[in-house]
Amino acid sequence: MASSRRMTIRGVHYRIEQQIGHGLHSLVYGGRDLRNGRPVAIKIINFLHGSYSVKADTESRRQSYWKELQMLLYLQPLNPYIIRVLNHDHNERHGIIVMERGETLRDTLMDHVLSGKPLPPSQAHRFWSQMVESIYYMHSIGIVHGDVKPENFIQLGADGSVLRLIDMGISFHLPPNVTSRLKTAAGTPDYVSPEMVNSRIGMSSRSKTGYKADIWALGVILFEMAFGYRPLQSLRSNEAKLNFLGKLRRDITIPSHPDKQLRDVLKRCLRANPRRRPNAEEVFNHPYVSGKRK
Ligand SMILES: Nc1ncnc2c1ncn2[C@@H]1O[C@H](COP(=O)(O)OP(=O)(O)OP(=O)(O)O)[C@@H](O)[C@H]1O
Repeated sequence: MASSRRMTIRGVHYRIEQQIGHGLHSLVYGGRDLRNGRPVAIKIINFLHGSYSVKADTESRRQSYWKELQMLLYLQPLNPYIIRVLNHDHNERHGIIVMERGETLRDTLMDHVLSGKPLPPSQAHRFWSQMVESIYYMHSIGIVHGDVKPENFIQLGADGSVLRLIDMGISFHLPPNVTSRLKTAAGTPDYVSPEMVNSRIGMSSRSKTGYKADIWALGVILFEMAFGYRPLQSLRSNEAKLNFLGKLRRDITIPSHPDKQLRDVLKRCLRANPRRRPNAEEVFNHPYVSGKRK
């Protein structure tokens, strides 16, 4: 299937440029479609060996590849915010998904978070409205994303203002509680909701609570864009953050902000009690999102 720096997938030739990311069980390369020079991301899931710390057997890696691919293909016509799948293939050793390539929103936010600078309000609004709509689409067909964070949004378009979701939150079979997953994964608990920390069912749960956990994560992202830091950023270790979230009974304080609608939607999304948080439709129809749509 592959020769050095070139790869042919179902008859289409690609040039491989560099590794642009990795997941717990995958490597992602930046490449070009040699027919038209179009930039692509090529995600390769190794069925035989895990490159990273979490152990999963070959069968569960293979199943996860199929689940992810099927979910992506299923969502293509239903949700315009899902990353477009351009090609895919598999053999005994690997599963491959070729997608549109962009920059992760994390890279853009990083500059701001490092210097404690908020994103320009119009940019924050443009990004967040798309995120809300993408999650609204998912929830309205009964799917919880389960891992909403800036790393999972890719910026496309000439000015990077168009967002796509890349990771459907479909994970390998991991230990069944969130704390163990967070200890094994390289991730941060900054976007994890209080109820997920207390839950025995884990972050990939499709249970009712999962919907409101997606809303909490959207709230954390808006907070980060609006203030230039994350709500739990001052707590240094993952353990401290999990501890704080696990004991959270009162709503966290939202700093003052000149945009009243933004502060209001933030307060609602970051309510400690998931039952008091709005659902995706209510967030989509909140004046902060819908007002600027009219
Ligand atoms: N379409 C894309 N364009 C640009 N970068 C991408 C793209 N898809 C993935 N990446 C990069 O590769 C990384 C890993 O991709 P992805 O999250 O899909 O892998 P994963 O194996 O599902 O991860 P996890 O172990 O968190 O479930 C992303 O965080 C991102 O940096």
